[in-house]
Amino acid sequence: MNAVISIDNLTKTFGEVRALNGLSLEIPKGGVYGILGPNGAGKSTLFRVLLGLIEPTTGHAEVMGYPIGHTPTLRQIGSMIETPRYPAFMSARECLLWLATAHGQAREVDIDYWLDRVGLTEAAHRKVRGYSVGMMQRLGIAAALMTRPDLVILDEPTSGMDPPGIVEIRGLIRDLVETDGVTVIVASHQLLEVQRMCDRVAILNRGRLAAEGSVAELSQSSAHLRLTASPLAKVMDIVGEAGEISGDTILVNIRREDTAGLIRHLVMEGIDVMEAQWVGADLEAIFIAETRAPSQVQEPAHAV
Ligand SMILES: Nc1ncnc2c1ncn2[C@@H]1O[C@H](COP(=O)(O)OP(=O)(O)OP(=O)(O)O)[C@@H](O)[C@H]1O
Repeated sequence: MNAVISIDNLTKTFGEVRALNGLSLEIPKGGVYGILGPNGAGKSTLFRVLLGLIEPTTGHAEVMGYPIGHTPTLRQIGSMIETPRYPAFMSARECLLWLATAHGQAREVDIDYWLDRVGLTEAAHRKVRGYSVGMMQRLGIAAALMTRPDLVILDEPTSGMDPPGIVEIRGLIRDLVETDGVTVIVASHQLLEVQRMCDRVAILNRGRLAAEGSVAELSQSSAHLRLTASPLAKVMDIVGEAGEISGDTILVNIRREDTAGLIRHLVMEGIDVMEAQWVGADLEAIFIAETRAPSQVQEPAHAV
C-alpha cells in the first residue's frame, strides 16, 4: 500500500490514562479516511501526535515518509482540531488573510474563493465573535484547505452544521480528493455521513484499533443471514445462540457457505422458509459491535 501515514505501535499516556494503546495503522494515500470511535477513544490524541503537537510516549509514526514533527512535512498538512478559535475582533476574511500571511502565502491564497467554497461569502466581513459553531467550523475548514495542502486532517468538521451545510462540506471534501488528489483524514461521530464520505475507516476503541477496512468490506464481514420463516421459535431452537430475533425475522450469524445446509435442515424440520437474504451491516451496527467494551473508563497506564 502507498501509505500517507504509517503508525507503528503508538502509545500515549496522560498520567493514568492510556489514550493510545499500541496503535498500528496504515492510512493510504488519496481518498477520504474516517477515524471513528466513542468519546475518549483516542482520535484527537492521534491527530495531535501526527501533527507534532504532543509527543508519543512510545512507538513510531511516519507522515508522508518522514518521522512526525518534520517541519517541511508539517507545512504540507492542513488541519482543524476540534472547534477552531480565532481572534473575536477579526472578520472571517481578516482571519484567513492573517493565517495566509503567517504561512507566507498571502499572495497565493484566493481568500474569496475559499470563503465561497465554505459558504461564508455573505458573512465574510462580519466579526467572528458573532459566528455560530457551524460558521466557525466552516471558517476552520477554509483555513485548513486554502494553502492547498497534500494532506488534510479534520477533527469533527461538520459538528454543529445544518444538514445543507453538511452536504456542502462533503461535496467540497470529495471534490478536493477527486480533482486535486488530496488525502483527507476525518474524525467524526456522524456515522451516516462517514459512510457516505469515506473510502476507508478505522474504528478505535480505548486507544486500540478495533476494526479497519473499506465500508463495503466491513459491512460484508459483519453480514448476517436474514430469515423470514415460521414458526420463529422452532428456528431459534435450531440455530441457538447464532440467531437473534429482529421484528418478525431472525438474523443468523453463520458462515456464508453453510446457508444452503441450514435452509435444507429447516425445511426438513417442517419449517416454512419464506425468504432468506444476506444483509450487510451498516456502519452504526459495526461501530456498536466493535466498541461494545466500556470506553469511558480508560485502562490505567501501568496495566498491560
Ligand atoms: N491533555 C490531556 N490530559 C489528560 N488526559 C487527556 C488529555 N488529552 C486527552 N486525554 C484523555 O485521553 C483519552 C482520549 O482522549 P481523546 O480526546 O483523544 O479522545 P477522542 O476519541 O478524541 O474523544 P471525543 O470523541 O470525545 O472527542 C480520554 O480519556 C481523555 O480524557
